Amino acid sequence: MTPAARVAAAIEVLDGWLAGGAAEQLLTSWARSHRFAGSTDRAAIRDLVYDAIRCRRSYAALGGGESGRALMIGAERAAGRDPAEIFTGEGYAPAAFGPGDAPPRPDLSEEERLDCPDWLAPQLRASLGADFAPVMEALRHRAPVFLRVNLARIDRDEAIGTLAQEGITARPHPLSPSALEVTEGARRIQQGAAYASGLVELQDAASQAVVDALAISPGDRVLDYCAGGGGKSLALAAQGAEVSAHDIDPRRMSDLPGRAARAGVTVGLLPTDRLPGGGSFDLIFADAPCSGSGAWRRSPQGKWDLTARRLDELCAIQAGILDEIVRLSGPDTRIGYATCSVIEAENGAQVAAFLARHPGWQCSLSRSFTPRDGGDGFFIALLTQRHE
Ligand SMILES: C[S@@+](CC[C@H](N)C(=O)[O-])C[C@H]1O[C@@H](n2cnc3c(N)ncnc32)[C@H](O)[C@@H]1O
Repeated sequence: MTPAARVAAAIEVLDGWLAGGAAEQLLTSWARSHRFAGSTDRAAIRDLVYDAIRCRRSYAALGGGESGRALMIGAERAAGRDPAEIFTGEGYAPAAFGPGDAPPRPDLSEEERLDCPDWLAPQLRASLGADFAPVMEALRHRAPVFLRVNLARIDRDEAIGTLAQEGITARPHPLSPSALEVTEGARRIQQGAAYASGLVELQDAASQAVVDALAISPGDRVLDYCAGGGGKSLALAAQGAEVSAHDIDPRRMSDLPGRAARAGVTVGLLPTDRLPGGGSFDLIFADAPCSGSGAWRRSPQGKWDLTARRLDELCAIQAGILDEIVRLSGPDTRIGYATCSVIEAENGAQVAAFLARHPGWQCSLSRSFTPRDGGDGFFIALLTQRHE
């Protein structure tokens, strides 16, 4: 496919997305109905679509509206190109650029330039301070691909060598001793032997750093209270923890036994009605549901779906989870609270409110990561009990 034909395909998918469709499903059905498109074309169209979702606001402002066509005109202008070069109407290119298309608009607001929703900008500015613009800028771009080396099975240098034999180039990342950043061959990972045999897992580097911050000692009994797909359960188990995974929606954990078997670790699944109280755990970890604002590079739809009301709901859910966990704690249980958010209301403010409700507890560590550190935005706090 020509670059212009790929843009035409992206316009079609984006129109479906703007009409309320899910980007992933739209890309799959586009590929099914255009069998001539090879894997390189499909990957290129996918990149165009996801770039436009991440940069929806700036592209719409530059392209003059909220349609697939306007977004892709905006994308061309954002890249410093004249849209008339792609919008020619020749062959499979989009219809020729003409008077119906908006002229360039140079006067974008900072929020438009940074693809930041207006309603959230004051909170993000207050949360990020001087990092507001660089973090929002980082969230407009594709995330790097990171792997977690399964240190229970292989060391990091050996893993780099094994991946190299599969045509995958990776280098250590400073956020975690288990983290590798993939610099070439990322699309080969899931077909490769190192991944299939559980020597490496796909996991963001800051997500790995969050697990490191929990300072696991081998044999620690850990309840991963919001286990979801189990990315952090697996990382905890690889560090020698005895992990029990729980989620309010157990279907989310359905792949976890298979992933654990592949990694050569054991993770028990614990349904809500069998959660034991009375100090059965050394650590209860809550990777709480959140706005996902730290991961908007990977899941850009979340940036446009979030509303003030949903953020309030999420904060209430987070507080409720922390209170549920206290009830399951014994006198020596530690609590780990994490979000993949950069919004203070979900992070430091949530911890401060918890400490006000539970004066017997103290915060012994808290760390915030932003995409400026390389990985996704994350927050982690360790809560321990006062023993006076
Ligand atoms: C951020 S995701 C977890 C991601 C996961 N830890 C990982 O690393 O792959 C949050 C999870 O919390 C679960 N959840 C939401 N409310 C909950 C509650 N009240 N109790 C337990 N889990 C809850 C959701 O179903 C979701 O799977």
